[in-house]
Amino acid sequence: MINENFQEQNLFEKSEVANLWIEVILPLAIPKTYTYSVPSFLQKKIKTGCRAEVVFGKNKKYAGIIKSVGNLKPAYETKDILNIIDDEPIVYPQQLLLWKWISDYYMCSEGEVMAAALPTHLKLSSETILIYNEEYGDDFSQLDNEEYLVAEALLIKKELKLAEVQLVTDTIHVYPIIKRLIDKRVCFVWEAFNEKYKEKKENYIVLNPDYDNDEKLSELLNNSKAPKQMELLLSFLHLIKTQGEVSQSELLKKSGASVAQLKGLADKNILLVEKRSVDRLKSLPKKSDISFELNESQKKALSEIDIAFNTKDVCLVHGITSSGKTQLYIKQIEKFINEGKQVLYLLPEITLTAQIIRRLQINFGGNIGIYHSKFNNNERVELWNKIKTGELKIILGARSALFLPFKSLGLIVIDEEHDPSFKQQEPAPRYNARDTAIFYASLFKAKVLMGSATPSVESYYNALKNKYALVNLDERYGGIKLPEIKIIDTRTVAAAKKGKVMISPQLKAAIEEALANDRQVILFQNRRGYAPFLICGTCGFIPRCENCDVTLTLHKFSNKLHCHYCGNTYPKLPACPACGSVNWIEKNFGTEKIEEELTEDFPNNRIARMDVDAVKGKNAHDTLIKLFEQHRIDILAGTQMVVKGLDFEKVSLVGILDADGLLSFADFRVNERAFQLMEQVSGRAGRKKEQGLVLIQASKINHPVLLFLQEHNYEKFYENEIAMRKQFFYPPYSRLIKLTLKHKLKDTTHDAADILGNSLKKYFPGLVGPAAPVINRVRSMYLMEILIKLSKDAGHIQDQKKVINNYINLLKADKRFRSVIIIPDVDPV
Ligand SMILES: Nc1ncnc2c1ncn2[C@@H]1O[C@H](COP(=O)(O)OP(=O)(O)OP(=O)(O)O)[C@@H](O)[C@H]1O
Ligand SMILES: [Zn+2]
Repeated sequence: MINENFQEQNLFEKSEVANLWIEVILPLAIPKTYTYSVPSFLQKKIKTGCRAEVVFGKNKKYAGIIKSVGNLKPAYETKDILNIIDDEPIVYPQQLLLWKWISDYYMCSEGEVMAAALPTHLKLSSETILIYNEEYGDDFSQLDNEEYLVAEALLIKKELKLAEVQLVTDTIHVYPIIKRLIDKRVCFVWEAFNEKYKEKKENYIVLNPDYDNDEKLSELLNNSKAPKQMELLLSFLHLIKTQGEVSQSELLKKSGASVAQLKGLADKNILLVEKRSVDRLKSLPKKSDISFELNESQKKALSEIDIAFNTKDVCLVHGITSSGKTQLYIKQIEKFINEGKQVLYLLPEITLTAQIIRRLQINFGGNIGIYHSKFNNNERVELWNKIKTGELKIILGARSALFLPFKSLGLIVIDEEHDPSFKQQEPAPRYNARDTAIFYASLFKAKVLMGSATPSVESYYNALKNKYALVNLDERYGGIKLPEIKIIDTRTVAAAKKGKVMISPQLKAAIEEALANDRQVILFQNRRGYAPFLICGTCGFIPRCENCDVTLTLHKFSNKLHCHYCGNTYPKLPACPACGSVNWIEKNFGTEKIEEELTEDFPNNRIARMDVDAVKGKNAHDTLIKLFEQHRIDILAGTQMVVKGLDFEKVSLVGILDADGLLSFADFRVNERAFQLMEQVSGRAGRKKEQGLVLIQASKINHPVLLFLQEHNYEKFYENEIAMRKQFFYPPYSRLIKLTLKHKLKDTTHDAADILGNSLKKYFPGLVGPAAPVINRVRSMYLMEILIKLSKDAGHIQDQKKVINNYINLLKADKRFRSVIIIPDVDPV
């Protein structure tokens, strides 16, 4: 410590004489970092990882991150920084290394990574809008003079651009003032994409910590003269144990107690009532309770993981559905926590996984934090800081949680590692959180534990090649057999019924039987809306989007035609605009139509639909899951959303309505995706008590994927798939870089793609394209694609990316192509 300080001192003393320059990352899509000089009065405050206030361009200001500090005078003129915003770095050196790695690997700028990585509150620019926090009130006695001036202006105007704040104070160094005001919660930064900030409060009940031990509790329960209150207390204890948290309304409803009885317990200070914002991080007690036991095969798997971690950094758990992978992760996490390490638990889509959150909260209580794009800014910064100090031990989050400044990361768990939503599509950085996690972990010498019932072909390949350790768990918890899978040949049904089969008689009978046995049913169809397209029965006209090259989907709830690519809606056409006849034929079916037919066929049952249209609100998805869990819904029909890692007790039947649709995508991963989706959704059936049944409706009944599914044979699927990948030189045998070109004019797009394609072909003979993708126009932009397959052992991957970038720059130097958007996507999924 002393030594370090001494060196720092030295550097600064010298720099009083010479000068000091810093390299700054700005949260912009500019290809490089910028160097600024540091005026002497700021030199003592310079630390990498702190934010500096700088002018960029003519007069725009930004808070940039200091990437490095140096004494060498650059050859060009530099501007002075205006100020240093932070006393302590807001990111650690590991973050800066991570940003750099992502920017190199995924061909984007460090600024783009920074923009994705930092919570909005930590990003400031002249364009930033500050919103006054009404909850702060107007007592400004805690503010200094400068803060007061800004706060008062905000109180009056309610919102101000940072550039306007500048006018209020006479100092040019306004960013540090803003930082203090945000820290003091006088204002917050507006985030355009978030719903307007409105805090919803609810009463939550917690046990007074004084009673949080068995002795005290039993003394209380045995000696109380208020039996009704004690009943209520018992209900509470039961709920808190099973759910991890209890709201007042829920407690009263479930216990049947009155408000007065609850008040009685509160007056005696046994239960405490807390007003909590519903969206806030749950303030659960920081207490872990991992009292469950693993069964024999889980124990074996756990010790295999331990052994694997002695020699390997990454371990893949291939465990069939409902084998208890989550329980295994929990035990593994516990070990790392006990060693004082932090753990990151990555999930594909956090909004879809309220169930997992609840399960982990039961075990880890308040030791677990949830990083969620839907939480408001204050909470995200709060969490950011708690991770940075090491106060929070476990973080559960989707891919962006990777950007949190961990202090002592020991383990990253990647649940459902095969899931394509680990890859960010739009905007840059187009990173795959699974692969990035492996790099990030290496910076801490941390371990990575990834698991799936249907591992990605890449990960399984790496495991078989001994790059990762492989641990198998091939038995369902409780010894239940995997569901039986039967294929229903829709061709025979169609011949009898005419038209596309939605719910075949066989499926209908199976649903009836399941319902008669007091069981629940899940139906899966990968299309939302009512009818995916309409066709005029007289002339064949098909309504299409004006901006995109796609057919429009009819939605009943809006009674409109929707484009699923740009979101545009159109009124339903009464007559065909081409021939004038009124003879629309609805082609194919989406979840809305299924729901409608189910309601007709099963009028006495409770039916719900789960797709993005049905679960728009913040908690709608969670509510639906809870209702289904409590068996207040009998049949759940939905899209992919019903697939993701859900654990229900009473589902005995799963129906996959249109396997052909899944098996006919024009993509080399089509079989992998189809197998994963169908095996995963099948896995929701028969998880507790008895074996389940899965019915798959298909016309290509001999498709190999269906045969592998029937045997639940991942290995066979993999062997078949890997042979094809090898033959056609696809990943994992090659590495792909996809270049997408976009422009409003078709000719410009095509010409640009031809020129770029021709020049790249010299370097990359295996190049595919340029070609128009299946959907070749989206949001009024024409699209062309070039696919580059790189050999993995080439070893010069960074050089090859440079070649690609050079040619892109060369093309953009031509005036005609300046406005063509070119998007490199490394390892596209
Ligand atoms: N050791 C255990 N003790 C108690 N319950 C367990 C244990 N192992 C698994 N379970 C229960 O079995 C069910 C299935 O486990 P879990 O959801 O962890 O499986 P999974 O392997 O993650 O499945 P999927 O891949 O389908 O998500 C859960 O309800 C879980 O609580
Ligand atoms: Zn459109």
